[in-house]
Amino acid sequence: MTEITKIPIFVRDFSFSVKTKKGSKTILDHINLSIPSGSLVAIIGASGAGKTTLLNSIAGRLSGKSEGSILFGNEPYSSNINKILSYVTQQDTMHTNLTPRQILKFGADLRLPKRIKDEEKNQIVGNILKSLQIEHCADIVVGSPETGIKRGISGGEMKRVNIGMGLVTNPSVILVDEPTSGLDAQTAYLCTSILKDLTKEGRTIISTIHQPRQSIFELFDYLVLLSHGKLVYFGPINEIENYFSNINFFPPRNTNLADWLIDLVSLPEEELQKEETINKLSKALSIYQKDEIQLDDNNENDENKINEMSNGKMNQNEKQNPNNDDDLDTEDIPNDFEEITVNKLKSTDPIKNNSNGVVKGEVGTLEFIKSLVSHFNKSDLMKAALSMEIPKEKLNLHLEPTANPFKKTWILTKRGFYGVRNQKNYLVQRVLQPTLLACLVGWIFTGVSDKQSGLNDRMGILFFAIMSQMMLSMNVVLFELAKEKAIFLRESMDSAYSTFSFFISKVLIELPFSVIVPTIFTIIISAIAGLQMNPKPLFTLVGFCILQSFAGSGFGFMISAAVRLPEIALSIAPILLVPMTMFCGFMINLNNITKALSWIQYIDPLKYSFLAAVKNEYTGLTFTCSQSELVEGICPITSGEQYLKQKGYYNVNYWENAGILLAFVGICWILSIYFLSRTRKKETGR
Ligand SMILES: Nc1ncnc2c1ncn2[C@@H]1O[C@H](COP(=O)(O)OP(=O)(O)OP(=O)(O)O)[C@@H](O)[C@H]1O
Repeated sequence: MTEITKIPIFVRDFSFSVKTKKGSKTILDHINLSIPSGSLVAIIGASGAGKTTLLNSIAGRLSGKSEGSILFGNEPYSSNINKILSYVTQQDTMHTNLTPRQILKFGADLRLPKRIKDEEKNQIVGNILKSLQIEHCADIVVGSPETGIKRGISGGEMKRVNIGMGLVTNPSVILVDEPTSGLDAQTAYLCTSILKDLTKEGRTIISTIHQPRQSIFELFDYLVLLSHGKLVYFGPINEIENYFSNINFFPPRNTNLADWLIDLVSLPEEELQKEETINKLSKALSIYQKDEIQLDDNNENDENKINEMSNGKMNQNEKQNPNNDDDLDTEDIPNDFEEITVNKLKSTDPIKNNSNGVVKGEVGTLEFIKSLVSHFNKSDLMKAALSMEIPKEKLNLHLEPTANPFKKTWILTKRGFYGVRNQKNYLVQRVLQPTLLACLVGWIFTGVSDKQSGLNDRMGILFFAIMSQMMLSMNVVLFELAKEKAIFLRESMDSAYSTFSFFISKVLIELPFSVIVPTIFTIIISAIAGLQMNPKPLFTLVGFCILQSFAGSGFGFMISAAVRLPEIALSIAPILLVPMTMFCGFMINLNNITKALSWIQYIDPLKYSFLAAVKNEYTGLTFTCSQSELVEGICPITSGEQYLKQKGYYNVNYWENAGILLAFVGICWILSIYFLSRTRKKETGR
């Protein structure tokens, strides 16, 4: 493997905001960090402080308005930087039907340079398993009760597999979101000490962390303390006590430092609402007076203006044209704005606390946080961070090409087959379920009659056979694709493969089932029910059932790719299937459908396979009459052809119908790729 490129990270005056319904919300506010290579950095803060947003900003995973810069060495984020950077998500998104070794090996196959031989990849995977201390469970299927696979490894082991997935490319920078969440203290310590070990070779690791124990906290080299998107502290862990005691904040003895810090900089909900009100008022004031009024100025005029405005004394012109600021909705300003704001305007007198006047305001107020931030900005620690020199020379990233798209498609397909192979019950379920269904239905129709009374029964069996193929394949892919979308998006973040490779692999994994299941089903149902068993009609029917199975899976892929949530896909698909059954020619004769709706039959895939199956079955059959079925001594229908003509289905062309079905499948595939690419772009920007 190539050597680790040592990459320091510089965040300079970085702010990030998003548009909300009520205007713009600043999530990160002028953040400055200088992180030396080879260090382990903790980002802490209360919930909503902006930890994940900061991590995502460094990872280049945000879409919103940002200012300032984030540099890796002297380079901004780029697709090349993305290749030496690894992001370990909080959710353990992985193939739960694979073993940890298989997960890491396929990850290596997809991401490592193509020149690296299989043997070396196995060695790399072995080393990762060893360093993460999960060798003992390397060959046990991960499992997940939600998907019906028995849980094979523990939550802590799963977390380490998740970290391992980020290590296969030997990244120089690792960003980890909450590596210890949901773990017991010992496992959390183990995971963090593994991260610490990884920095020893020069990797830069930044991790958000939630309520770390003191022993875990001490493993970190640097701390980033955020409050409400603002930087309250950035510096070495061992400088924290010194810094805070210099401003008269002394952590109690034997206290958990991280908890103490978070408590110190937490803001109650009312304070946040107060800031929101002040922001709204600030906008309102800017309507009233073109020159922006500084809220922090203790200005009597401002106060009068606020009072005037609250009393509705806006001049007419301003009333007519209140939208100088697009985002402002004056109705949003609560009635008590006056009180809050006037108090704010008056509050320039620092409310002293135990900080001997260095830090203003009472703990738990915005003023206090702002004062802490402003104090930190003037501190020696910040000066030291800002004076850290940004290297002049370009990074030497050792980038090499990975496998080509065809190879990646094959790797993904192989990964899918390994997953199927690991799930014995899945295989049984996919083959056994349709087999039993075919036996049951065949049994109901046993020995279908060639009398007049049996004329329609064959139609019923054929409708059921075709419909089952559509349903069975559609339901499976709806569930499978929905399940795998999260993994697809995670791997898209790393640009591990293209959407096309991913989709084609899904089609290839489904291919054997789309052939084997309809074949077994059709042969069983034909044999038991007594449909034509000569090779030509039998295999023509099998052929159309296979095509219908492809149409069902194509349709399922398309729906699943188009909607965001699996639950929606699973509920939409059956609803769309109902009209398909109505327009296929079984429930109502196609010639009798009302004109306004008649066009639907032309886009209904069920129609093409059903009509072809009907023509195939009835052609060459002879029908007889029982005594009671004779009409004036004549048997009305004596041949299948006669029946087909009576129904208007005699002129069906097999090749034409097969061609239309294939076109339907092709359109579904193209739309699926389009929808997946759109989701990928939207969710990952890649
Ligand atoms: N795209 C967005 N649109 C609107 N608000 C957002 C967006 N992303 C983040 N936020 C808000 O920004 C704030 C910071 O979010 P972030 O997820 O970074 O917090 P956090 O510190 O990681 O919180 P937690 O510990 O709860 O995960 C939150 O109030 C969140 O609601």
